[in-house]
Amino acid sequence: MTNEQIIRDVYETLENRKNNPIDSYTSNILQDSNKLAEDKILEKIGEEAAEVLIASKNDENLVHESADLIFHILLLLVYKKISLDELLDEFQKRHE
Ligand SMILES: N=c1c2ncn([C@@H]3O[C@H](COP(=O)(O)OP(=O)(O)OP(=O)(O)O)[C@@H](O)[C@H]3O)c2ncn1[C@@H]1O[C@H](COP(=O)(O)O)[C@@H](O)[C@H]1O
Repeated sequence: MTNEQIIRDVYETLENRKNNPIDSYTSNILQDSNKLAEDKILEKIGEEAAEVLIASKNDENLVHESADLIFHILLLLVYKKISLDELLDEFQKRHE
């Protein structure tokens, strides 16, 4: 799989975890009801954003922490039913 395909593949895996739950971190969060899933994901985004700041300041683990943050944003998009193409289209528009 190329680097370009990986984000799409992860996004599709997360959609699959939502629609066909298994016993996993992402499935368990996505199955929560009453907006608990959204709150949990948002909390993780806040934590991971803070970890990115610390990683940058310390020049340590920035790639790892950036991946954690981006991953949790993808999880939020899946939860909110916002397609990956919608996000990519937004980048495309800004790049023209
Ligand atoms: N990319 C990720 C990914 N990044 C982070 N995480 C999880 O997010 C959780 C919370 O992160 P934390 O920072 O709190 O975790 P931590 O244990 O403190 O560790 P650090 O990462 O900070 O060192 C951890 O359990 C991580 O494993 C991820 N879990 C899943 N994925 C992708 O999602 C797919 C589906 O995942 P599962 O449903 O778990 O199979 C996987 O195939 C992966 O492609």
